[in-house]
Amino acid sequence: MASSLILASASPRRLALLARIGIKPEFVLPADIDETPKKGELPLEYVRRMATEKAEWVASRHSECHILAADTVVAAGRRILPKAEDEKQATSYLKLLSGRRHRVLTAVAIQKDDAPTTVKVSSNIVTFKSLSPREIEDYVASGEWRGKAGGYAIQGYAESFIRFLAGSHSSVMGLPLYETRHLLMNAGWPISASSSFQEEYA
Ligand SMILES: Cc1cn([C@H]2C[C@H](O)[C@@H](COP(=O)(O)OP(=O)(O)OP(=O)(O)O)O2)c(=O)[nH]c1=O
Repeated sequence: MASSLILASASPRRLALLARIGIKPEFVLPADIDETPKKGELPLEYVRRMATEKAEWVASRHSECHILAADTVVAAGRRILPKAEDEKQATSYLKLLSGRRHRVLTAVAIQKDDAPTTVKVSSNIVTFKSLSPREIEDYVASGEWRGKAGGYAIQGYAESFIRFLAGSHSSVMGLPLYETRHLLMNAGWPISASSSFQEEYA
């Protein structure tokens, strides 16, 4: 598997975001790690650790490849909001985020051969409008929150809840393209705008 790129992620969003910059990983191999936060672990420390562990989990099984991994959390103060597991949890996350400012942190990690894993964290500030109970109920019923950190997806209806965003759309969606491009380039992976052009962007 020499000179292959492995995306260590089960997230279809990450694959789609990579395609925007012309990158098609040869393999997609999600890592199977324990994602429980440590007691008192801050959101920033947590995403950094998660992205690193995902990359290293796959790297320990596939040497001689470039491995790319990421992790996204929504942080309400010091509180980490991972993926909502059910409607009740999605509802409580949305109540918490309603009318407030929160952070979305995405860490992206790259591992190559035996070199130390390189990680970059992208931090975004998002402010939601105040959500009425009816808006929350309607959104939860849509199911769009499933599999998304913090119980919402910027790439869907919930973008219309966002009054303010400081950061990058791709980072909130799960893979910061600015940081990812730099990490890949620094690791010697070829990237070019001409290999990414697609009619849909014209
Ligand atoms: C905030 C937000 C998150 N997300 C997604 C990105 C991630 O897929 C997910 C956060 O969970 P992660 O644990 O980062 O990723 P994952 O479990 O989906 O995939 P893997 O661990 O195998 O890489 O939330 C969106 O799609 N849109 C959003 O607006």
